[in-house]
Amino acid sequence: MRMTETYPQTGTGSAPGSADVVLELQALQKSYGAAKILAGVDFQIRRGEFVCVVGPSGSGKTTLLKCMAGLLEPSGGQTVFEGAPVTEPPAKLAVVFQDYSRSLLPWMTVWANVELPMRNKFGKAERPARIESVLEAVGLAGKGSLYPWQMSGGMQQRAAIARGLAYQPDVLLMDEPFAAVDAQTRIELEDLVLRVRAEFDTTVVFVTHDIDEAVYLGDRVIVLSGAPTTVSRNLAVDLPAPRNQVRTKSLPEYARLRAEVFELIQSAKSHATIR
Ligand SMILES: Nc1ncnc2c1ncn2[C@@H]1O[C@H](COP(=O)(O)OP(=O)(O)OP(=O)(O)O)[C@@H](O)[C@H]1O
Repeated sequence: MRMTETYPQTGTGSAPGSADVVLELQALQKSYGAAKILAGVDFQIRRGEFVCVVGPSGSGKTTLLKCMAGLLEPSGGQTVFEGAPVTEPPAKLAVVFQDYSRSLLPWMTVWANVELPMRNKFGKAERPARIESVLEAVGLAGKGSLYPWQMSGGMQQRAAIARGLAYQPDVLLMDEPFAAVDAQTRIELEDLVLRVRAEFDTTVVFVTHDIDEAVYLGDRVIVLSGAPTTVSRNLAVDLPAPRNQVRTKSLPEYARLRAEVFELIQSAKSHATIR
């Protein structure tokens, strides 16, 4: 597994070295009518990074992710993905949403759901091995014939992650993917996503409102201010890899980072425009 790297501890700047920047937000803005939600968000994601974006409720995390994914047109600024401005969903970028019950097609088996987005990218002959390998990676080996409604919430979210991975995206965007599952499943899925990220060498941008989750998972945590939103801090997470739910969370550095993010979110809440 790759080791964590060190980035500037403060500021709204980006990771050093722009050669391997895969995704860049340049003064991204989004308003809904008169309500300015994103007021100029800037950051860069380097290839191979696991970056968590955290911010108070209503700060525009989902809005930000949709703009990054080309699902929503920004009001100003832009997202640049692999050197090109994003104007529609890029083919090499996959999204896993919180609401797995709506993202999986209920009339298709898990196998067919995973295969669906692969059709335009991989020939028929190479799909089965790839599907089997991602189902195994997410703990669903042998479950391909089940329908989503025959599975628990945690299993459905595993299937949604498998679908994102099978497509072999350069970047996987995840929007609060574990918010709807129970605490035990959430812990399992956090570790699963770290494992598959290492196995498939995927760049991950993970949006969450959960401070512990952000610090535990991320190589870097980007903390958003309250709306109108900018980046309030771009924090390196210098915790050893591989992460471990008990050992990592017992480290003084984990507690320090958690406290820092907590303070920033509290401060963002108190300064946010009440809507
Ligand atoms: N399509 C829309 N039209 C109008 N306002 C919207 C729309 N989508 C989101 N908003 C508003 O924009 C703000 C940011 O919403 P968004 O869902 O992006 O925030 P969030 O940080 O993901 O929130 P949460 O953590 O509560 O899920 C909220 O005030 C929301 O009501």
